[in-house]
Amino acid sequence: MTRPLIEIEHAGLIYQAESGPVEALRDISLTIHEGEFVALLGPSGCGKSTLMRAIAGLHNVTSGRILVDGAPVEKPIAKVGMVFQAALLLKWRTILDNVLLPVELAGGNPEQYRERAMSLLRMVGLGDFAGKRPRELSGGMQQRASLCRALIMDPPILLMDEPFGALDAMTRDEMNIELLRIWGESTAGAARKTIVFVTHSIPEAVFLADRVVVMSPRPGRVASIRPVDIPRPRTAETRAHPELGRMSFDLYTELSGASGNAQARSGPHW
Ligand SMILES: Nc1ncnc2c1ncn2[C@@H]1O[C@H](COP(=O)(O)OP(=O)(O)OP(=O)(O)O)[C@@H](O)[C@H]1O
Repeated sequence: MTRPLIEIEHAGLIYQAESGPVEALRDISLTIHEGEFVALLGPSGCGKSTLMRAIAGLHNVTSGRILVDGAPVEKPIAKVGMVFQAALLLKWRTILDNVLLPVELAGGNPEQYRERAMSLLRMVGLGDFAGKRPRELSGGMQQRASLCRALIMDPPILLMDEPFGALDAMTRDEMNIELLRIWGESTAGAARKTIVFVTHSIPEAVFLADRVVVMSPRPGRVASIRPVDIPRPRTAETRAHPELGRMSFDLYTELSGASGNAQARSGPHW
């Protein structure tokens, strides 16, 4: 096993909302190793996004602590790239300039990253779209561009919060395979990226991850951690792997039990 990269130790987080305190996370302990792909599953509102933001340093935990690469997270850290459900591209900028935005925000020189941005865009099949505006791209293409934007500074950690939730099923399946390919390719020369991936789709979690972490309803705690015993590389054929169905069913049973409602529409689904 490689070294621990993200260490969450008894982390709790209470928001101070106008209506009073909201306990979002309670006593979360989880160690994520370098190069690992971890999926977070849990009912709506259980604190998945909160945990991601806490890892990134966008919110401070109110008890316990989170370490990234051995250092306590106390403010936004540069080691992460984030991808959200909405691509959040700036509509007045070209795709290339959107991908280069993090360089500008970090005070770097975009010119020095132009070649890297182009090669990332080519890697996700958008080489010919660098000069287009976001509105000229489909939802899946925009999400690919936002992935390039997250990768531009070559962060060792990718935090992905329901990144493919808004896409149609076929595009989403393609993006899963694309993501695994990019993750696999990031091994070349450097350590493989560490990915934390929030999803509401149980099969997507199982298809992608080395381990699936199930969170309980709010306040979010770790309910279970399940290693995924499906060989890599995972491809379109993996969707027919019996372990994918078996494990998805087990997780569905666990999650529908936890939410107390097998038909809960807001929770994880097939
Ligand atoms: N800034 C905030 N102030 C107060 N409460 C908040 C804030 N952000 C989130 N919450 C509350 O914290 C809880 C966890 O929210 P969070 O968005 O982390 O859940 P989630 O598991 O990501 O949900 P979903 O799956 O629906 O996206 C929810 O009850 C939410 O209402």
